[in-house]
Amino acid sequence: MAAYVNRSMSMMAGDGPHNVAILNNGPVRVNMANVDSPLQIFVRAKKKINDIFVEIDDYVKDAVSFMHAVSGEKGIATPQDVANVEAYVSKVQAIREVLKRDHMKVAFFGRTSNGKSTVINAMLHDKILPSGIGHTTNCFLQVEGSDTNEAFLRTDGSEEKLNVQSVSQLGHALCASRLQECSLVHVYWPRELCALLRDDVVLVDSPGVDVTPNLDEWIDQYCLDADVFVLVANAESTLMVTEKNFFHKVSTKISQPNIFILNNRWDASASEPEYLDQVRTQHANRCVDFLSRELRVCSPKEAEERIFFISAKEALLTRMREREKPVSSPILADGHQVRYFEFVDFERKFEECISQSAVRTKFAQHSRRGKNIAADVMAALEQVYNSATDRKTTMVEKQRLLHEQLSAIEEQLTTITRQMKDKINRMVESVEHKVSLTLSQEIRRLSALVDEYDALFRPERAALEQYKRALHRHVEAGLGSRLKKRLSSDIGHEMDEAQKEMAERMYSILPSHKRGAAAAVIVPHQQPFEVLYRLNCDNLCADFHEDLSFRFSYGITALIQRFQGKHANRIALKNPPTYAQIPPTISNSPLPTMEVSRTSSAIGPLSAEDWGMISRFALGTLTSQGTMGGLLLSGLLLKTVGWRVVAVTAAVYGALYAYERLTWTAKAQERLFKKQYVAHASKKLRLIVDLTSANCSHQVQQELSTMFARLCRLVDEATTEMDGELCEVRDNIKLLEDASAAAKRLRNKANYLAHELELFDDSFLKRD
Ligand SMILES: Nc1nc2c(ncn2[C@@H]2O[C@H](COP(=O)(O)OP(=O)(O)OP(=O)(O)O)[C@@H](O)[C@H]2O)c(=O)[nH]1
Repeated sequence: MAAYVNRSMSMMAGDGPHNVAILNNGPVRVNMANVDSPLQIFVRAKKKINDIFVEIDDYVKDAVSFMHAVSGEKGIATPQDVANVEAYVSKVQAIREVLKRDHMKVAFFGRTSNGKSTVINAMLHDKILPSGIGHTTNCFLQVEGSDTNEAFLRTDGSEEKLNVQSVSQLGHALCASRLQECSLVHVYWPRELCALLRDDVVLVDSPGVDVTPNLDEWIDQYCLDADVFVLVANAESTLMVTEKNFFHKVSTKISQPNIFILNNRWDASASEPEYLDQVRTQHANRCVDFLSRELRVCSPKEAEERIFFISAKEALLTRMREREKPVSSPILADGHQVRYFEFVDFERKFEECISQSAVRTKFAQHSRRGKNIAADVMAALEQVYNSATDRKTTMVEKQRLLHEQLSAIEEQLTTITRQMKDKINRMVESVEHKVSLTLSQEIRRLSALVDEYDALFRPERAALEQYKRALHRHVEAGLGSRLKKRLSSDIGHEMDEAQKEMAERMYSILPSHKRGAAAAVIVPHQQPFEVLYRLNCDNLCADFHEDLSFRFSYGITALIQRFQGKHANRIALKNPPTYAQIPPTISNSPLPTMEVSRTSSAIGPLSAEDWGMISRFALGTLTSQGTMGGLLLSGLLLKTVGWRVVAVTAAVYGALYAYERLTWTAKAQERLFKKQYVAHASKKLRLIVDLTSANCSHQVQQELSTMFARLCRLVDEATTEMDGELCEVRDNIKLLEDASAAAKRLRNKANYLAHELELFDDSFLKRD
């Protein structure tokens, strides 16, 4: 008892902000300005968790966008991963919808006429719900804040707005238009007119628990989500079994319900002051016993804090006066202020309790679900992050290998190119030497080749020209076939070997998967290598003019020439060689003209001009002084050896002449012709030895260089392809880096959200 009195007295003294507000007597908005209301805990918690869920919503949507971005062709996230994360969008949306509707709900129960509606009206500072003697409230009436700040009604399941005055008919048991007792009417009241409504408190009035047998149905329909139950008892009597039964049922369906007991109509005690304390103690003990021992919903000490002795009628009257509203019975009984302050004390305790309870029961599960969603999405992102990181590691390794391969190819290509260049140069020199040697040897056996030619020889000019042309073809064909036979297989073999080595060396530097393709591109030679050259005897021997006139072997000119030992120069006397007459044997000769000129001028120790001079001098000497000299010589011989010897010698000389003259047949002329031809052709062929060998070596060089160029092109194609691959790998790495960075960022945001929810728990759920 002393505790209750002290509590009331301290309230009277204006202890606490709530009191101050009421004593200041502001007409309507006194409580509205009370920012320290315990209800603000719920309001702040709701705002906070709502803000967190806005962030969670954005986060999940960002995660879905990200998952879409890294799925599909990129293949970092699977379609299943995307679907898993996507499912959270609707889940978060659903939680946000529930959050919007989350409120603090208090349900008032008690026997008929105990004053439930009057208590609610007093709490709302206005006479909103119907009240009166007898059975008044016929159905459940839920008072909640109106979002549009207008007052109206709505029956459950209907969208129609009804006039708020009609609550007197719909909810009144005595009206013909009343609803069924299990029906629910929503009464929307402007939030700005009441702090409770503004702070999301919903108050539910009920018919008396003594007028219906359907208590279970009531509980199932309207009580399961209630944060606080208020049992409005009649202080003029005592707690009844019907009331107790109802709360027994409640406590079986709801774990640890928050129950307040208001001993209403305490104003009646003013008329019997002598038993006031005893009655109060009796009621209080019974209530404490009921809550702590019977229902076991709280300890006896806690129960003491939840039992109040009030007069709802007086509280409503006081508040109506404050708002300058007309009241029916303006006279208040003694001690009304104490009872009023106890009512205010009840409101304070109720607000604390409902706020904490609603925060715990409603937001704890949201917070838990928020953490689960953040953790699940984070796990999905972690998976994507790991996948991106693993793939990046693989790609970086691939990039390293490609780099190494490219560098190795470049290095080896440089080495091989140098070696192949040396090899080609060596081969070119070798071929040049071989061709030169072989051609020289073949020139030496040219007379045999010419001798093999056995066409009919006739000294007439026309026949002789025809014979000469045919002999050209014979020499061309014979020399050509022999050179081909001797050179082609030999050089061809060397070429094949060189090309094979070249190909093998180049294949070895190609990546293994490119070798097959390279092998298909470079087909080995089907035909053996052939030295290509064209021997044109028509050009080569264009300046050949045979000399088939009869010459006695022992004639003076012949003897002089024999003495000089320069028989071969007889033709040269008539046709000294000129540089211009050296025909090109291969049209695309790589040798410069000067080279040829230099080669062709090196005929012998004396020049052609020198030889002409000497010959002319000798003949001149013999012909101009012949008569005189012959006479002198004849006289000298006759005197020295005698006329017999001279006669015999002359006879022999004449016989020799006659013999040679007689044997000067077509055959002899053919022999002479061939001899002159061989001498001329040999000399001309010798002039083109260097040119021909240079051409052949050039052919070899071209063949090998072309082959090498093709191989280089293959390597180049392979490296270009590898460069492209490298670029692709680099792009991939960049993409994977971006993906893993984004996954990491989102993953960190999940941590941030989980941390925010932890802070929320610390601030609102773990409060004592
Ligand atoms: N003297 C006195 N009368 C009260 C008090 N509270 C309510 N009454 C009156 O009791 C009667 C019934 O009040 P209601 O608020 O309608 O009671 P109720 O519990 O809602 O009744 P039902 O709606 O029928 O269940 C009304 O005439 C009120 O004026 C109070 O504290 N003191």
